[in-house]
Amino acid sequence: MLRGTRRFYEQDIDVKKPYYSRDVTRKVMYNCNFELFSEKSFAADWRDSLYSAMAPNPAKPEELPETCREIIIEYSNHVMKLGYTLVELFSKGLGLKPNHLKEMGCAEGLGILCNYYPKCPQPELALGSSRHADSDFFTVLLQDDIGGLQVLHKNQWVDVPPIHGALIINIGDILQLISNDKYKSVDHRVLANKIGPRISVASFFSTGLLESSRIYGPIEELLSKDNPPKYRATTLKDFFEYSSKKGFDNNSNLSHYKI
Ligand SMILES: O=C(O)CCC(=O)C(=O)O
Ligand SMILES: [Fe+2]
Repeated sequence: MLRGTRRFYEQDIDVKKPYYSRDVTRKVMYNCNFELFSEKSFAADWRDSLYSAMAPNPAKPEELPETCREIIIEYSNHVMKLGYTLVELFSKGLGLKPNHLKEMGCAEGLGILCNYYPKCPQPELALGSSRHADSDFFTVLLQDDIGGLQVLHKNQWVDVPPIHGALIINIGDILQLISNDKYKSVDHRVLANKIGPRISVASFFSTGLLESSRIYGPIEELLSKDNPPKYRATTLKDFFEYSSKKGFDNNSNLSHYKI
């Protein structure tokens, strides 16, 4: 998958051009700095991204770039299976029946973002990815061996060193919202680096901008007099639109939904 991503980016600009777009309703979209024109983003990020919608309404195979078409389809099939296992574990962790989150549709939507961070001549002046939490239920992240990913833990940035063959699971804002803060989304960022390119593949579990009548609020079974709902309910589309419009500004998107 990492090699497939690299193959895509290292093609001639003319081959990549047809995929270049800032229209977030497209199923396949290649761009750099997708958050650059958001309301509150501070600065451009030192990365390019290729997004592919893979579930529940996947991009047609012929819509995916030829250089990584097969591997994106194969990889996303594996990640979907892993997603179902993870939502079972997340359900159990909340003391709910194992298929609770699956029935809520938490593993129904999948978008794959292939990131390419070119080497940066002055890494002290830039970030690969600005600080953010993901606007989904959870993210399965694959990184190469360059490093640079950090998570915010007790107000300190902590390196997440690459481990060959390992996947990183990040809790996203929506899982925090429905679990009423039992699970916490993690703020993370990626440092720019003099060496590179660095490649990562983030698999986001969410239906994103798709129209859906499903509304997500804190799960009733978790609430009590001592644990009242902390957030108002929302659709995934509304949450995603709000977070995309706001951009990466160091503030949590969840505060907008706080009761
Ligand atoms: O490149 C990474 O390791 C992280 C990417 C990321 O956080 C994202 O795409 O949301
Ligand atoms: Fe992220």
